Amino acid sequence: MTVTAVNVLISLGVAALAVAVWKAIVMVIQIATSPLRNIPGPPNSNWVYGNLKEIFATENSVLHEGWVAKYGNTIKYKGWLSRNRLFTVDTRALNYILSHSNEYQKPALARYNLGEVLGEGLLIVEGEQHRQQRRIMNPAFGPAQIRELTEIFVEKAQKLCLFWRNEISKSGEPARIDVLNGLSKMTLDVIGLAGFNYEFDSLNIDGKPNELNQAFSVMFRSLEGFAIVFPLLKALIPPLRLIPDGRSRRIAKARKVMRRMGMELITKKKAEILRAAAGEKEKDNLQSRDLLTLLIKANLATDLPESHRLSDEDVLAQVPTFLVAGHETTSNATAWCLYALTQAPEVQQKLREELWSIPTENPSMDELNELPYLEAVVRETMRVHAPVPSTIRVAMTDDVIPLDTPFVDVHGQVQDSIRVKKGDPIFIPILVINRSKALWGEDAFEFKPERWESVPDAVQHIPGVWANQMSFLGGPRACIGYRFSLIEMKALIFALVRAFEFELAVPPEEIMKKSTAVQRPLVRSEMDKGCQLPLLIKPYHTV
Ligand code: HEM
Repeated sequence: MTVTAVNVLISLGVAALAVAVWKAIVMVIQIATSPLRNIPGPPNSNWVYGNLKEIFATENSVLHEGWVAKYGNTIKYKGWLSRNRLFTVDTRALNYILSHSNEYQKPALARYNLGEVLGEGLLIVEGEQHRQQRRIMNPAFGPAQIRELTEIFVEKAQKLCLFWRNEISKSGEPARIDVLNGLSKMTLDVIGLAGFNYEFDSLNIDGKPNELNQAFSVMFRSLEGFAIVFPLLKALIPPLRLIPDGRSRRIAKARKVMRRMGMELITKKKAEILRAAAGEKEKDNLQSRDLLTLLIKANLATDLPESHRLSDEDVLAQVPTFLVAGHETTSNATAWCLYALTQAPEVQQKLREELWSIPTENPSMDELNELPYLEAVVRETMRVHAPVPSTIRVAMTDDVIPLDTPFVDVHGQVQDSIRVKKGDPIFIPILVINRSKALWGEDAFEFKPERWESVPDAVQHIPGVWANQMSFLGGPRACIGYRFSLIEMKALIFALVRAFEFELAVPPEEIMKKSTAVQRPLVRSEMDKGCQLPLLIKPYHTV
């Protein structure tokens, strides 16, 4: 090693140490002075992990629900390095936090981790950059655009039916099939085509994974590996980011492939759009309907002020953003729907009868939306099995959060609002609110599509962009893709429940939920196989 390299390493080490000491001091001051310390909550379990280890070990937010029962609606618990975290189920407070998205942003740590993989896409940018991106992207996700994409959803749902029929023909009926695998392939194919007119073709029975598919697999896996110590240290202590490790090398390689192909797509689309604008007629095929084309078109609009335009870099960052945000969320949601239907055979049959009541295999968006029981089943699945069970925010300034229900602090004083200090983390309890007995009634934990015939008044106060629930969140950072995913799910359930009968292939107590960012199914006695949902599937024969 040369003297220069040694010097560089020493400087890096000193810088890293200085940042680590500085961060530690800031954190100790934060813990000692944050008003959150006066809020009641469970005892700390571990100095390093706080209460996080027990949270990760619990399914379905049961631990959080127990805390609410014991300590009340507004509590604090401990996060990394025993830092206080606010947790409230007060709907007025949650509404306030979500609607003040500038004052309550995503934590820098989560943004760094996601940003390393995705670039500056809509999921991670904040402030003016977010408003600018969202303004350009909103129209591409509107009802009229989703109507156009329904054909892709239906076609790919039918392809999944073929894929499973092929497996049944090989192993006999009923066949044991991991439905998560096929659903994940289907939603990847859909987001490829509907997102940017790219054919992953992962549902092709003989197909090999293509180059972009492989690059994305690396990216998805690296997002899951966040708990590994060195990447975590790198996220916390910026000078360490200069030291490459296996994960960052893999990500850099995958990003290179994605960048090259993404830029090719963008350049091609820009040229198509400009040619069309110059009067050369483009064929009206699916190419012009995908989200990326719509986004580029909106971005090239002549009446758009220059300051509102996105750079090519920003447009490029939306490609992996759509994939990460829209692929596994929808496939897991649909897997949980099939699981719920296996546990309620009468609901499965009633749904199947409704789906067979319309005389077409290729329903339009409006036809799908006109099926009331399908709507109720989708709502109930999203409520009970919210694929994203929680998220997190950080207070960007000192603030006072209004409350519906006052709480009693650790000094016995009644408080009718929550004081927070800049830097305080806040847990956003999506699943806890979706399953709250106080809001939904005593049967809140049960899967009952019929409840949607008349919901309690209390749920009107839940701050959600859709169906009185928080599954797609609410406020300016609510999921931009919720209409997309709901019609995709409906198209899937329509095709699958008409074509097959589903039963769980293992006893129900074997199925557990693994919660990383997305809640996925696992089989307790087959953890080595990773996430899966094995169902027994046989073709449904109409009489
Ligand atoms: C069942 C399926 C889905 C669920 C449960 C879901 C849920 C969510 C949630 C909870 C958020 C907020 C995350 C946070 O701020 O912490 C979000 C944001 C987002 N979702 Fe979805 N999503 C789904 C499908 C989709 C699809 C299909 C797309 C795109 C095609 C998509 C694109 C996005 C984007 C871009 C954001 C960031 C929005 C912003 O910050 O302005 N999602 N989603």
